[in-house]
Amino acid sequence: MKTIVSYFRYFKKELVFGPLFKLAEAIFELLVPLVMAQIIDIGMAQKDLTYILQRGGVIVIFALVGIVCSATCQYYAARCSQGMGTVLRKSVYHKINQLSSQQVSQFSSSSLITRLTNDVNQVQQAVAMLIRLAIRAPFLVIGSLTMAMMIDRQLALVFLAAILVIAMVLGVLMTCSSYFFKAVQRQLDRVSQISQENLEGQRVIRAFSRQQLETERFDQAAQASYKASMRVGWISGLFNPATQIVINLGIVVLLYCGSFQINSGVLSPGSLIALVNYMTQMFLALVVLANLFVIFTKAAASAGRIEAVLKTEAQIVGGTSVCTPTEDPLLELEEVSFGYNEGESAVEGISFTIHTGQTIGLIGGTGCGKSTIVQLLPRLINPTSGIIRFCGKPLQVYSLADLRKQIRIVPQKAVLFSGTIRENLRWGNETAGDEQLWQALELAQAKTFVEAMEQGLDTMLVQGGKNCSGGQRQRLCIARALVGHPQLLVLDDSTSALDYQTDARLRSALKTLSPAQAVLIVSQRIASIRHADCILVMDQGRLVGQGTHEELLETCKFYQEIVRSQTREDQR
Ligand SMILES: Nc1ncnc2c1ncn2[C@@H]1O[C@H](COP(=O)(O)OP(=O)(O)OP(=O)(O)O)[C@@H](O)[C@H]1O
Repeated sequence: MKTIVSYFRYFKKELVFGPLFKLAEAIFELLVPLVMAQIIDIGMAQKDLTYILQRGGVIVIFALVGIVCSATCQYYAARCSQGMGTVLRKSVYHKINQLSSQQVSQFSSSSLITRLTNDVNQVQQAVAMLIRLAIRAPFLVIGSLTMAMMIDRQLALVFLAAILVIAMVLGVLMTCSSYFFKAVQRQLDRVSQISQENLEGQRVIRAFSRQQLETERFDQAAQASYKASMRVGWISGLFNPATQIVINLGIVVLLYCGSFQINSGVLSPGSLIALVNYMTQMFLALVVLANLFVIFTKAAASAGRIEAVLKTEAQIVGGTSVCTPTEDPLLELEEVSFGYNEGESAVEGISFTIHTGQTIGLIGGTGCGKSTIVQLLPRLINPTSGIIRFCGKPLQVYSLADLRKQIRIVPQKAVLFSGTIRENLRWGNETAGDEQLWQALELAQAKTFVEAMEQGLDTMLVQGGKNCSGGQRQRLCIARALVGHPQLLVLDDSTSALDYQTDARLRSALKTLSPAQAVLIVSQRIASIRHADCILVMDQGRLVGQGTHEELLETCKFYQEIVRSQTREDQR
């Protein structure tokens, strides 16, 4: 909770003035029964209409001042809770963006969405309640008890007994419900995970006619979430009737004992009515307090989940240097290994060098570690051992932004964002003019189809660029990477949806890049990499061959096998 509580420092004014105004309102509320007792005992007993009207006027003034105080408190509560929600959301979002893909997978993206939305909302609601009621409710309970003691000490014992019994009931219910609140949040994560999978995989679900099964899967998760919420609801719901029974019993005892006091002349009828009023006020305050406990228990569970994200140390932290061209090789990998899970390695002992002006091919069977190597280059993940140098220096010395600007990867899955084509392309370089964008599109073999679009660069892409074909999306992604003129362009199987001719034209276009640049083409197709200056061959996480196409045909059995299998396929 420490981290979240520290965010209160931004809202000191709201946290002081909000409760103060609510306290003022509560003080006026506590004074009303006293004035009522005076109206009964003096005004009505002496049939003094002027006195009754005067005291009535005082009650109206108390009410008006109370309304103003309450509205002011509401204003501060809204400012603080909404502000807190915004600051928390920003911080969590910022932190998520610093986490490595491995850390994001550990939380799961659906759980992170629930933490950003539902969990922050719970905390936000608790903050509003903290300002509005957390001081007012206990104050009213203590105030009612004090006022009752001032009127009649013996009868005040009934108040004390009611408070003790209610506190015990509250303690038991709170202990039970805090466990179940955590279960509710976990079930919510599951529901959002299934929803996310369903929305992203709509086409696949339809193609495999799994709508019915997926609906059932969702229903099961929703049902589990419903049951968990109901369990919590039952426990929380028990509190109000339990409090009501205790308080009503208290009022009965109060009236019973009070009647003896009135008969013996120790207590006036007005004072007994004031005591009943205080008992009712205390009851309402206790109900509020109980609801507050429910809200705070929920919020504590949510706050814990938010803190878990905020406290996660980013695995990948950049340096401060910028990449400047040197005489050294552009990229050097020395005995690099990486494992997603402890004790396992996805790639092992990888060493190779890329010089400026070169086109390097990387080929290997599925799951052999190609994409892992690609992710290591712009530091989306860190090697478990070995060293990677860019322009002669270890990657760690460079600022992440600059490193990723100089090593642009085009991932396997073509990801575009809602917005115009121009906006998407400018991710590569925010200041790029239209001329630069068209040049990049031309190189990426995307110029013709963008020109054919009625709006050209202003064409709107929907979420994920789903209004373009797979091949068009891939070419737009390549153009986006080219816009910033990176020193190293990495295409991770990102031409798989292109036909052979377009793929060939793209490769020839990439040969025209500046001699200060280099290209790493990762592919499963021999045709895509056979003309590269050097081809790296991978098998089961290891580099098993390195050389030109002709050299590898002579020296690398695994490469020969790939060539043979693809030639057979082409002939079929
Ligand atoms: N996020 C991950 N968590 C755990 N293991 C992973 C993860 N990503 C990949 N792996 C494992 O690491 C190994 C290498 O995967 P990688 O994606 O690098 O292979 P690849 O050669 O790019 O495969 P493909 O050509 O099929 O894309 C595989 O055994 C894979 O199961």
